[in-house]
Amino acid sequence: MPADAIPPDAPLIEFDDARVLRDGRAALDGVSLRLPQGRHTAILGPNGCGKSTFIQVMTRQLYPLAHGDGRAPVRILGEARWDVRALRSRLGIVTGALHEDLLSVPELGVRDVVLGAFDARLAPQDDAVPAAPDRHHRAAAALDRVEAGHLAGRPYAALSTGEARRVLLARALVHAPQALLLDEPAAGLDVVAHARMLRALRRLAREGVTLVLVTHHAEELIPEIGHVVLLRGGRVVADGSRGAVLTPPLLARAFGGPLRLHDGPRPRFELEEADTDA
Ligand SMILES: Nc1ncnc2c1ncn2[C@@H]1O[C@H](COP(=O)(O)OP(=O)(O)OP(=O)(O)O)[C@@H](O)[C@H]1O
Repeated sequence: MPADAIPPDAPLIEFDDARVLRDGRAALDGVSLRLPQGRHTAILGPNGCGKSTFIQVMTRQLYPLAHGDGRAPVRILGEARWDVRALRSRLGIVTGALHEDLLSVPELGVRDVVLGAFDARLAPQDDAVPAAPDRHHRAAAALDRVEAGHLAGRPYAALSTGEARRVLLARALVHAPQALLLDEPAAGLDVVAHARMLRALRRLAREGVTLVLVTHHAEELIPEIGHVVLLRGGRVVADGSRGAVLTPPLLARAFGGPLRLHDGPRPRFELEEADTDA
């Protein structure tokens, strides 16, 4: 679908009683939510709550069960049916699974990782046909935007975790997508790379790229995220403003333990002492 055909008020993501089975068990179980364009949201919950399943539904790797009455269980930017390529140019995706897929392509260079996004492939489709100069300019600009321009000539597999994560972000941005879908974007990064990634996300959020961040890490709840959906066991526990959702009772329901969020510039969870080994 061309960008100008998407109504500006179409919700970015709509789940209507969506149920997704994995090995016969519900990984998402009657999820209804509506995330508008322009609102930065975190989908937060403990291990196994369905966060990765949510992402895989968004990237069309998993499909929800159809409703008997024909209504769509999932709509993205107002549309129930998407060509995967067209969808990938509207949503920038940063996931560990994509990183693993890129590592599986031998000798893949950073520039090609970014250029591959234009064909919705891991690398540009045909080595014999050089990418259009415009694509090279856009790839270079996307790398610069995340402080990764100097990495363009390196093999992707030789990058540090922090460098590779920034390259993934550049790949996600190269299409000027409506939104970024990020799965634990700062997980596994050292203290400097972690701070740099969060800084990049804050900047992008302020520049108007809608962020949908799937995580269980409190630090990733950057101040620009004003809306939180809490998941547990494939169900929505709470869906509302940051202040209304990140309360000890709702966090306890989602995470199954006495948890408190110390919110602020560097949010962190604290588990009440009775539940720690200390
Ligand atoms: N490949 C799979 N095959 C079968 N069941 C799966 C598979 N992947 C996940 N599940 C199940 O689906 C449910 C949701 O898992 P999912 O990976 O979406 O959760 P998550 O919130 O992303 O967890 P984590 O934080 O540990 O990554 C869990 O019960 C999990 O055991």
